[in-house]
Amino acid sequence: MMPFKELVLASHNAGKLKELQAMLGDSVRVRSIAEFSTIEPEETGLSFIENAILKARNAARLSGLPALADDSGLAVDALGGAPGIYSARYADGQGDAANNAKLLHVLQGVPDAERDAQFVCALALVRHADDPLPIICEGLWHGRILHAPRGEHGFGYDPLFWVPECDCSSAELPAAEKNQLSHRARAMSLLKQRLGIA
Ligand SMILES: O=c1nc[nH]c2c1ncn2[C@H]1C[C@H](O)[C@@H](COP(=O)(O)OP(=O)(O)OP(=O)(O)O)O1
Ligand SMILES: [Mg+2]
Repeated sequence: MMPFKELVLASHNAGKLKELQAMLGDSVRVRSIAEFSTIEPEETGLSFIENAILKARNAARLSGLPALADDSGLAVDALGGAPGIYSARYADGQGDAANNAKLLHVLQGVPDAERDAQFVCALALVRHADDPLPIICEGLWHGRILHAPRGEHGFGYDPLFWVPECDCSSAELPAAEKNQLSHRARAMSLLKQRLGIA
């Protein structure tokens, strides 16, 4: 049983929100942080976990509700794990298309065998803004960076992320399939186990 009836999702990313909502199903009533504020907190942490906690605390403070945050990104082996926690800001806040273009540019000439990458997701759940024991769950999804975008689904770096087990990019996967396999799906599955709603 979910330990509470209502929960605020701390994300301002529409793609992420849709996936998180689909994964939570009707286990809990989901509210959006947009109901309470349009100001995004500064992500000052040095890890996905710190940023997830920071976003969850901020949302709990603004809403007075338990809050779930997701901090995620793409870690490319050939780039020493970049863009990592800076994935959303990779092209200085110019958005997904610019981030993808920059990634393709910096990987120009890098052969397939050196284009391994993983999507990383950290979920943080706080029961209230000052919760001394946030629940943290992580998920990874291994893939490879393509040489050109493919597919129309998903968001962010999905068109550049080749998923070997599906033989397609993550933007070519229907939402329901991505939501079974992704870094976010793995983290959410662990969270549900922790909460006893699996
Ligand atoms: O499944 C994914 N498919 C494609 N791209 C993804 C995925 N998951 C994370 N990403 C990319 C998008 C963004 O460039 C960064 C997340 O940055 P991150 O700060 O966690 O989210 P955000 O600023 O978009 O929204 P918010 O902080 O309000 O939740 O990683
Ligand atoms: Mg963010």
